[in-house]
Amino acid sequence: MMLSVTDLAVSRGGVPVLEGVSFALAPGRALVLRGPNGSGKTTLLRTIAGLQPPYAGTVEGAGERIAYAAHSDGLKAMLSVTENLRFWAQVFGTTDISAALRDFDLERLEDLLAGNLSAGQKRRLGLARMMVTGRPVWVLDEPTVSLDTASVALFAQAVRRHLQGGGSALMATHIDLGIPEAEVFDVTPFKASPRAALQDEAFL
Ligand SMILES: Nc1ncnc2c1ncn2[C@@H]1O[C@H](COP(=O)(O)OP(=O)(O)OP(=O)(O)O)[C@@H](O)[C@H]1O
Repeated sequence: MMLSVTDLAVSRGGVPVLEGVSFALAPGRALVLRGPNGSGKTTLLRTIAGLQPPYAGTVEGAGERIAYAAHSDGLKAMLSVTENLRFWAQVFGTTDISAALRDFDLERLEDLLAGNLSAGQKRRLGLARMMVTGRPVWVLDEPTVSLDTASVALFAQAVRRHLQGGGSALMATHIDLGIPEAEVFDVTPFKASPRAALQDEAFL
């Protein structure tokens, strides 16, 4: 199993947001998180990516195997497209950025400063970084924000190639990505009950 989440509870500001979440992600599989605004998808992804501790339960197989892309693109504005990707390749100990440039249609933009890219182009560059990490588990929060239809299709293709290569992907998104092999996980039934929070407070 690539990633396995067992009876996980996640919190924001010490308050549980979701509880009792369990799922497993096998190599070659994708899981799409669904749920209304504020339901806790981002909190769940951040916890799985190790950016915050679980409130309860366990996450196995994550850590160094995860490449995480958050809402913000986190690009270096004063570096070019190529320099941004090279920088990330260096951080993750890889070298090849050509596939990432090609698959996200960034070749024409290679020498532009990241700060001068349009919102959708920045997003493509942010997602292209996933490819240069060489990491098997992609965790993506709203990956398609700012992307036009053609770019969503490029992204979906890149994810499918990643799956075909034995990788896996966990994504929160409100739109249909056009990835037929993706399974859907609705977080709505796992909303933490307010009572659980009150009970826990008695032990603080
Ligand atoms: N300090 C806090 N205390 C309690 N609740 C908080 C605190 N900070 C944030 N929250 C709540 O935690 C919930 C989880 O938010 P999260 O960003 O994980 O949702 P989401 O499903 O990703 O939403 P969206 O679809 O809008 O991106 C929200 O309802 C938010 O209002």
